Amino acid sequence: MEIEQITLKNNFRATMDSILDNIHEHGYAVIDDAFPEGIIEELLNDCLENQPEFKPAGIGRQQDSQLNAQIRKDKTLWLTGNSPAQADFMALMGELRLEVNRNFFLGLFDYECHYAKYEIGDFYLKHLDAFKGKSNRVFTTVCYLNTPDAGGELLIYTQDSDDVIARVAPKAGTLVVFESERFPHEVLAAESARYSIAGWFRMNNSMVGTVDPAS
Ligand SMILES: O=C(O)CCC(=O)C(=O)O
Ligand SMILES: [Fe+2]
Repeated sequence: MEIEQITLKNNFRATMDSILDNIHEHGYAVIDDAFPEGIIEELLNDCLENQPEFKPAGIGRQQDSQLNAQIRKDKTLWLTGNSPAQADFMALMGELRLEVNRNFFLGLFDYECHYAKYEIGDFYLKHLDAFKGKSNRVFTTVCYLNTPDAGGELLIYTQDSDDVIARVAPKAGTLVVFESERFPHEVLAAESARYSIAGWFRMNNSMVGTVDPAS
């Protein structure tokens, strides 16, 4: 491995430890300044450069894109890892995937992620990213690339009630991770452009179960 890659991953160590602790205790984690220096700026530039390619969310991956447009208004672009910024980000998430597997005895095999852009008024109504037994998404990650002045908060709800357990004002460099089947969440209407990367760690359907902490 190149020195740069090792340094990058070492600088992510504290973030990974904090994610593991918080997932273990609460099932979710909200970490400020989660990434090594410079990466978020590079990702935002990469995201802005690729804006012409963004498509209304869900098209091509969801069955009913019309219904989809009523529940979410963001535009997205899947990351491929074909720019240095994307490759760095995916390398860090790959490392996190291995750590989560080691700690919770899981077989997460993949990480997929997309850029998301919420323009003024765009939102994503309360939803779950995965349904028990129906999806192979186990953990959701959201990484914010800019800091809007107001609006676009992420609300995370308790499993069985309408109580908000976390209200996250998007901030460049903040990383949110939560169990995809467990936490309904929503994005309030953006009041200025809001850029992020939403991603999912996945497991084979046959293996999907509850998280089994190491201790
Ligand atoms: O951007 C966020 O804060 C959450 C996005 C989300 O819930 C999703 O893309 O499924
Ligand atoms: Fe979501």
